[in-house]
Amino acid sequence: MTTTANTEPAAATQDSTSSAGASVVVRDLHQRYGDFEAVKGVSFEIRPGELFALLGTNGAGKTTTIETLEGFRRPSSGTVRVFGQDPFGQPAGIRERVNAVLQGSGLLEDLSVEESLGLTSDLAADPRGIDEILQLINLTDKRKLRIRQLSGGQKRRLDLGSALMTRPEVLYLDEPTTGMDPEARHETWKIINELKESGVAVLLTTHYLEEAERLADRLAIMHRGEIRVEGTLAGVLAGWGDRVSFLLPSDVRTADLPDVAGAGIEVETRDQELWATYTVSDGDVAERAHHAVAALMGWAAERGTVLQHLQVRGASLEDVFLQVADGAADLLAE
Ligand SMILES: Nc1ncnc2c1ncn2[C@@H]1O[C@H](COP(=O)(O)OP(=O)(O)OP(=O)(O)O)[C@@H](O)[C@H]1O
Repeated sequence: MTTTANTEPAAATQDSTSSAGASVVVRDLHQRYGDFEAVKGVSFEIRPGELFALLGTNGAGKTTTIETLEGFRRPSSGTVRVFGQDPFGQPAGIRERVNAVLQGSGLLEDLSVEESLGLTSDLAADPRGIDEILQLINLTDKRKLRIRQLSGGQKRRLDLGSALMTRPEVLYLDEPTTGMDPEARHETWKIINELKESGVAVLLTTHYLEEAERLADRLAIMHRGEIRVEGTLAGVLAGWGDRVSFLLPSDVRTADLPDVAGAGIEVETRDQELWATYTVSDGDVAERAHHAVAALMGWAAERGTVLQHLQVRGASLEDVFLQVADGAADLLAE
C-alpha cells in the first residue's frame, strides 16, 4: 500500500542540513497550548518549486503549524527550519524571503486598494510594481476603492497580491481562496501554478479538496494533530481501492444486494436517489473490480434488472479524507 501513516521516527535532534535543498523543513513538530497538544509530531519538507498541501479536519493543527513556520510560535519540541534557519522571531534573513496569506487578513479597511499595496511596496526591498500586482489579481478597476468596500473574495485576492509584492521564495497560503467565486478561484490557481513554476516553495492549507488535487505536488491529511496520510495525489489514492457504483433499482432493497467476495457494500443517498457502492481494496484492485462488475452484471441479469449509471472509479481525495476523519486510516495503516 502506498498510503502511509506518519510513522516517521522522532527526529528532534536531527540536523536540518540532512534535507539539503529543501526550503522548509519540519521535523517531529509538537505544539502545545497549555495542557492541550494541538500538533503531535508532524514532519514534512518543501523544496523550491514544490507545493505541499496540508489538508485536515477542523482543529487538526494546520494553522498552528503555519504559525510556527512563520515564526509566531516557538515549537514545544521538534525542529522547524526555513532556509536552514530557525524562523522563531522572524530573523531578517527569513523575513525578506518569505510571505504569507493568513486566515485573518491584516488589511487596513480605510485605505484604498492602491494605498494598501503602496504601503507593502514601501516595506519591500525589491517590490513588484503596483500596476503589475493589480493586473495579476484582477483588481485594476478597484484600485481607488476603500478596502472595506471590497467583497470577501476581492479582499482575499488583495491579500495574495500584497504577499506577492515582496517576491517571496517561500509562500504560506492558509485557505487562500475562501469566499472566492469559481472564476476567481481558477484565476488564483493559475497564479499559484505560475509561482510554483518560477521556483517558489508553497505551503497550502485548504478545505477545498479540488484545490489540493489541482495544485499539490504532495499532500498530507492531518487529523487531531497528526499527519495520517501523506504522499503524491496518485500515491495517496492508490491505497484506497476502487469503487463500483450503480443506482439502486427501485425494486431492490439493500438486503437484496448480493455479496461480492472481497468487497464492502455501502448504500447512500445522493440527490434523493439511492446508490449502491462496492469497494474493493485488497490484492489486485483492478482485477477484483473487474470480477465485482461481472458478478453484479450476472446478478442483475438473473433478476432481469438493468444496473443504471454503473461506474467503476478509483478512490477520490474526498473518499480518503472522509475515511481519515472517521479514523479509518489507523486501521488501513496497520
Ligand atoms: N491560542 C490557542 N489556545 C488554545 N488552543 C488553541 C489555540 N489556537 C488553537 N488552538 C486549538 O488547537 C487546535 C488546532 O487549531 P488550528 O487552528 O491549528 O487548527 P486548523 O487545522 O487550522 O483548523 P481549521 O481547519 O478549523 O482552521 C484546535 O483544537 C484549537 O482549538
